[in-house]
Amino acid sequence: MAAAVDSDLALLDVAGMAEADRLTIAAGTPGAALMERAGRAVADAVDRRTPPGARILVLCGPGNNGGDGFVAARLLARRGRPVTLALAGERERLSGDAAGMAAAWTGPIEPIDGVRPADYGLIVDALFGAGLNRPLEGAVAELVEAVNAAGRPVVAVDVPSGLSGDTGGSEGPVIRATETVTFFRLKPGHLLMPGRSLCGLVTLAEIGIRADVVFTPERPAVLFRNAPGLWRASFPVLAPDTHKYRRGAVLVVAGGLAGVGAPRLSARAALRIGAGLATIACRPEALAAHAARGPDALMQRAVADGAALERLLAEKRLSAVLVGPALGLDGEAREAVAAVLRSSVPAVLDADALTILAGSAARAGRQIARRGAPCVLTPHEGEFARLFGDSGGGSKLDRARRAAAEIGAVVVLKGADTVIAAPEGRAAINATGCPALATAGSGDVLGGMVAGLLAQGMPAFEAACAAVWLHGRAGEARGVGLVADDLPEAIPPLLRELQDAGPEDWSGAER
Ligand SMILES: NC(=O)C1=CN([C@@H]2O[C@H](COP(=O)(O)OP(=O)(O)OC[C@H]3O[C@@H](n4cnc5c(N)ncnc54)[C@H](O)[C@@H]3O)[C@@H](O)[C@H]2O)[C@H](O)CC1
Ligand SMILES: [K+]
Repeated sequence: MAAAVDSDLALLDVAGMAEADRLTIAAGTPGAALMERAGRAVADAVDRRTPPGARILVLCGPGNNGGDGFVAARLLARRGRPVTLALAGERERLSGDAAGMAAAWTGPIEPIDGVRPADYGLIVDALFGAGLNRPLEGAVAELVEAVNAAGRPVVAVDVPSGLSGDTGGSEGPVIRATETVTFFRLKPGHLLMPGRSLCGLVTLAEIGIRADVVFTPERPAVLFRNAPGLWRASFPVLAPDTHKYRRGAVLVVAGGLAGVGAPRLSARAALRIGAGLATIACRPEALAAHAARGPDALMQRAVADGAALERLLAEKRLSAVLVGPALGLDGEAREAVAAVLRSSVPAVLDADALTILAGSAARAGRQIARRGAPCVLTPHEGEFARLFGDSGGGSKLDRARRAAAEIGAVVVLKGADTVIAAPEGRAAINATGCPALATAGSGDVLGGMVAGLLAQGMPAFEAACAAVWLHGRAGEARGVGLVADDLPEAIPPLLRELQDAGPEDWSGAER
């Protein structure tokens, strides 16, 4: 599927947002008009959540984030709301559109020293946004702490002050918002942790930024929020005349007796997401244990040595292979990973396979480049660090994208904010799921889901995004107390929900 030029799922980082501003203004929209609409969106959000008569405190910073705050304060006051505006910095230091908006504010401007957030019913945080360039300190840091301690609803403008819109992290005090009103497109910091938690409800407002000018065939969107609209077009749909082989055959390369459950979880997940066949290739001594777990649709084959595995991998009908869950780390396990990397079957490398490759990402990248078939790696942070080190640091998004480019494969860097990164640069941040997914076997299920979608012909990046999104939704469906064994069975209802959703429901299905 060609990368979308634009999509309402696109994300823009701070620099991309500034460029969007600049391009829109250059195309003829005054910056003041953008600020007026931004401030209006903030005022509307405040109106929606503030009881009549409640006093509103608007905290404005020294830049355009503050400018948005001045607009919101003016509109709220005009709507009869009791508004107090406090400014961090001197009014004379304001410049550009923010100075214009401050001039249009006819009420008093309080200094931030001495303002008491607890005296108000709701606080608007218009201190800092995209221009944050160092940790908050001094009076403004104390003010942020006082706002958080007041326990009042907070509506943050663009991003909670103190939070990086690019990384979702903060190095100093940071506002905990009830709602964050942002503009045109989400930023990575709205979805990456802890930013997603600190933003509260994120409301996206159109303010007149020109998507047609910002995204072009030469400069398509590359960062996305993960949702069905991103991969719907290539999601497998059952053809009337299908048969089990057409639905794809998955091979799960397993280990010995020490790990029978994990590969079975993966294989069941592959079947539940639609693969027609799932076979477990295990060591001879584990065959009886696998057979004893049946009868179910899983097949098992004893793989006594590398040659036997090579033969399985060479079978024409095989359409995807998963190697890693409870594989083990001994010589035979290493040989199994090498055999998979030598094969030209779409592959998922997870768990022990990633540990086996630790420290040799470059060599693995060369082997992957020779495969001529898609490859997806599904590390958690520990496996990622062993394989890629800190991969140049920066945000989770930066690290995953660099790793994907380095190894030439799709990298799924798992967590509460899983990032899916493709080698050519596209990346998506996932926001489905729940803490209950942090349970033994959960990753084995995800690996099987990715393999199951690869087996049905989905391109690697879209397959990984779809599997991650569905895995999260399956976790939400099962909720607290779930065990990994519950997850494969939670997939079919989600598939039916996706199939029943019309195309229009898919564009921005927000999760
Ligand atoms: N297209 C859009 O998204 C629009 C965004 N708007 C708003 O503009 C801000 C970005 O404004 P900017 O002036 O670039 O920066 P800030 O207002 O976030 O910061 C002001 C200023 O503060 C200084 N600064 C940075 N960090 C610190 C710190 N830790 N302590 C003290 N001072 C600091 C720095 O000099 C900054 O320049 C965006 O968030 C939106 O709210 C437009 O209004 C509408 C279009
Ligand atoms: K803010």
